[in-house]
Amino acid sequence: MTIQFGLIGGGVMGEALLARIIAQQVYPANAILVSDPSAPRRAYLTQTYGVNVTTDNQQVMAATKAILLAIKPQIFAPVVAGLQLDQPSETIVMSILAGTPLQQLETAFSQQPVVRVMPNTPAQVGAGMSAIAGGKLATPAHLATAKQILATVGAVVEVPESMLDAVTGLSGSGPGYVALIVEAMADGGVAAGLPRPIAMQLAIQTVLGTATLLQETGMHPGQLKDQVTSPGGTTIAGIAHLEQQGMRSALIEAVRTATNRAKELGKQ
Ligand SMILES: NC(=O)C1=CN([C@@H]2O[C@H](COP(=O)(O)OP(=O)(O)OC[C@H]3O[C@@H](n4cnc5c(N)ncnc54)[C@H](OP(=O)(O)O)[C@@H]3O)[C@@H](O)[C@H]2O)C=CC1
Ligand SMILES: O=C(O)[C@@H]1CCC=N1
Repeated sequence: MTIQFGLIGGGVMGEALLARIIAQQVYPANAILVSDPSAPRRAYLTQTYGVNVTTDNQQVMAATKAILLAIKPQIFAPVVAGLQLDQPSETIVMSILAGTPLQQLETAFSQQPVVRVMPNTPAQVGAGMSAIAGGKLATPAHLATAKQILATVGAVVEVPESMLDAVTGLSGSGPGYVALIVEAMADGGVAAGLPRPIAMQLAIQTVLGTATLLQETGMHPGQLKDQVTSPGGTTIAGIAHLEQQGMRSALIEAVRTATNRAKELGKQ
């Protein structure tokens, strides 16, 4: 069968997209070619999803609809060297590399429409958040195809490319921050005497429920906080401690620092 969709780098994020593209029948498994240097990884991907596998990135460039670049940004230059097509092609190149700017992508894939994307790990369960920015050759139709692919793993928003490093610092890296918060809240529960499994269930469901409440009602987080804080009660005592410890500014600086790191990665 003709290869329609190609994946270069079958790691965590590549697999997340692959799994849902197949499950949602955007492209059939036998029309997908994945390239990865690891033999066990290739065996796992082909056995789990029924996709074609290779070690040759050049083969993936023959895909007719879209190619997803999902390698680490640190190896961008050596991996894309030699992948340039010698004539114009309508096959979209979607890159999820943190920091790597459209300008570098468009130099490497000058014959093709390029879309820079920043997804996040909840993509694995279809609850991801992706932001996209199209390059010079990306038409509204190309962007629509990219959105259709990314919609399989969650919500999609289009932004100017200048915002993508900040997106990386916020929603790209954000699952790491939230995981840390969940783990620390569960640790607090254990410190206060709860069994670990119950503490973990409470922490996860509290984060999930709070996010769902904010999303479904459109309520401002400050209003939700006010609803929870009874005068002289427990929540304001906890919040006073968080404020004293600088949790708010720690999170603000985490997003800023991660954004700056994305910019550094793009300069390599
Ligand atoms: N993880 C995340 O939360 C997010 C990651 N990203 C971006 O996604 C990209 C991938 O990240 P992630 O999936 O976490 O990383 P992984 O390391 O899990 O995946 C990268 C994959 O690429 C493979 N690879 C290495 N060299 C080559 C090569 N020459 N040709 C083809 N494949 C190769 C790796 O194999 P091997 O391991 O054997 O080297 C690995 O399987 C990064 O650019 C990152 O910035 C974006 C948003 C979120
Ligand atoms: O940590 C990283 O560099 C990648 C990009 C966003 C999330 N993970």
